[in-house]
Amino acid sequence: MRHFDLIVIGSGSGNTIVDKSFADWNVAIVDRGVGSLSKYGGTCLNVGCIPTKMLVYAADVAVTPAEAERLGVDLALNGVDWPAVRDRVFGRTDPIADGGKEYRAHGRSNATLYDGTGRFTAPKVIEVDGQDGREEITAEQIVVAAGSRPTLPPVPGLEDVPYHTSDSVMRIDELPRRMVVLGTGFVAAEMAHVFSAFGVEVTIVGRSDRMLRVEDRDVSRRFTELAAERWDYRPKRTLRKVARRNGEITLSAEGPDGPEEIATDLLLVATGRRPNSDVVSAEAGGLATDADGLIEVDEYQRTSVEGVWALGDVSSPYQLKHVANGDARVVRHNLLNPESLIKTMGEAVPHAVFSHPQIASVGMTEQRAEADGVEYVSAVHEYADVAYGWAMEDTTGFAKILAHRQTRQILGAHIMGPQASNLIQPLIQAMAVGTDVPTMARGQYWIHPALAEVVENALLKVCKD
Ligand SMILES: Cc1cc2nc3c(=O)[nH]c(=O)nc-3n(C[C@H](O)[C@H](O)[C@H](O)COP(=O)(O)OP(=O)(O)OC[C@H]3O[C@@H](n4cnc5c(N)ncnc54)[C@H](O)[C@@H]3O)c2cc1C
Ligand SMILES: NC(=O)c1ccc[n+]([C@@H]2O[C@H](COP(=O)([O-])OP(=O)(O)OC[C@H]3O[C@@H](n4cnc5c(N)ncnc54)[C@H](O)[C@@H]3O)[C@@H](O)[C@H]2O)c1
Repeated sequence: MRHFDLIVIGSGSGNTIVDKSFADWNVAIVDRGVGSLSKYGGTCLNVGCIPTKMLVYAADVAVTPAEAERLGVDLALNGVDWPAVRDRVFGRTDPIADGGKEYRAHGRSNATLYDGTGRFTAPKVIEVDGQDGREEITAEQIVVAAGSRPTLPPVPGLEDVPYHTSDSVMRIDELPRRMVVLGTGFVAAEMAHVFSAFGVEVTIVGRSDRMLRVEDRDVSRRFTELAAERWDYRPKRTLRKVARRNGEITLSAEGPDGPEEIATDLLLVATGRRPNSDVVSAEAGGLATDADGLIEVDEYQRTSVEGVWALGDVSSPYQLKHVANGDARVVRHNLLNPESLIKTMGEAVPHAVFSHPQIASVGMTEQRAEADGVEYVSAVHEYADVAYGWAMEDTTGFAKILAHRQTRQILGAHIMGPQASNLIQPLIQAMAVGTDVPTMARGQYWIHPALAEVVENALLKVCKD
């Protein structure tokens, strides 16, 4: 049995750990790849953040002509060359994935690459099932960075139709005429924007009464209203059956008005992701997992087995790349500095949904503050009420800020509208370093008439409340 100083399972954020600092370590990286082409480098690069955002940017451009009319500018969308759009994206990411794999396999990396699936057979023993057969390996230190995968709802017939998930939909050969998106979360909101902007008729089938339920309720409500204007949005549906008939996919659902059938050309299942703790047989490795299948870790990213660490989607409830990268920085430091361990960063974990409009959020939602009995004040300022919002003729965007009633520390911020993912960053910083609302609002100049004035004005309202 080959013995290593360090084994890393997973080439997403796990891959970033092994750099020159480990030059005198004997390292193994085990990875089975992601997506329909089993690419190296993990979800974000191949089937997640990067390809989706490259498509979203093209989609934002494609909807510009329709939105320019309100500015008195006459533009026309003459068409979308899907193969060109798709190939721009993967022409950028595939070489990075392939180059990363080549470097680990044959380059001057100090690591041995195992191309296959790794599973614990006992604590700190891993069996790799690869193209060259099976091999057991062990190590002093093991990092489980195995990520997550799309889940499928238990709907009769689903396995028998050619459905897509985010793992496959971005590489389709041609755009369908119609698409059903099952689910109303992050993937649904982003993909519905992308494909409808490119001319696909999008129907969204959701089981709850609103889209993006995890967001602050004002954001979720307004986004849902806009979704209903733009897409065939069908909330409160229970999916009973899926079948393939005459070259179409038919969904049988139960809704507020009774049973209905929805025919489509492409079905995108976007109903969440589950951690790959089962794929690595975490239990056989003695690793404690929670009810959602997340590998349990402490604030130093240590699992229940000494010398085994976990990071990213396999152990984090956030399922976000900046969180996986943050965890990886902690694990990397702690492997190299066992005498001075550092902790994972705390509470203010932000996210953005790159739909149309964009959404960005950090900290507490209003419904969470109420449920927790927190004494808070909140204020909303509309894009339409700042000068740059007039310039854009924006009528739907807003910034909402929650602060503690006594201390005026920021508890949460929620922005919906153009550039939301950038506008929120100073609020994330304020929360991280503890700047209170009056200091943030009046302790600096705000560039006039930038869009950031929407944040300034929301802060000023919180000061007055
Ligand atoms: C469509 C989509 C869009 C997203 N957009 C964003 C975004 O805009 N911003 C954001 O912050 N996050 C986004 N995310 C989430 C983000 O991609 C993930 O949180 C992040 O990539 C997780 O990184 P990771 O290192 O934990 O896992 P991964 O990157 O998934 O890496 C895990 C690796 O381990 C491998 N593996 C798993 N099990 C085994 C095994 N047993 N043996 C060997 N190898 C194994 C996998 O094949 C994979 O290569 C998006 C996700 C999706 C699906
Ligand atoms: N911009 C980003 O940061 C970004 C973008 C995409 C994905 N992601 C990450 O990937 C994760 C997965 O995204 P997602 O949209 O698949 O999950 P999600 O958790 O955001 O949404 C899942 C949706 O599926 C629905 N659902 C779940 N089970 C169902 C069932 N049995 N029948 C019908 N509907 C069901 C839920 O009600 C919800 O609407 C996200 O949680 C997020 O962390 C992040």
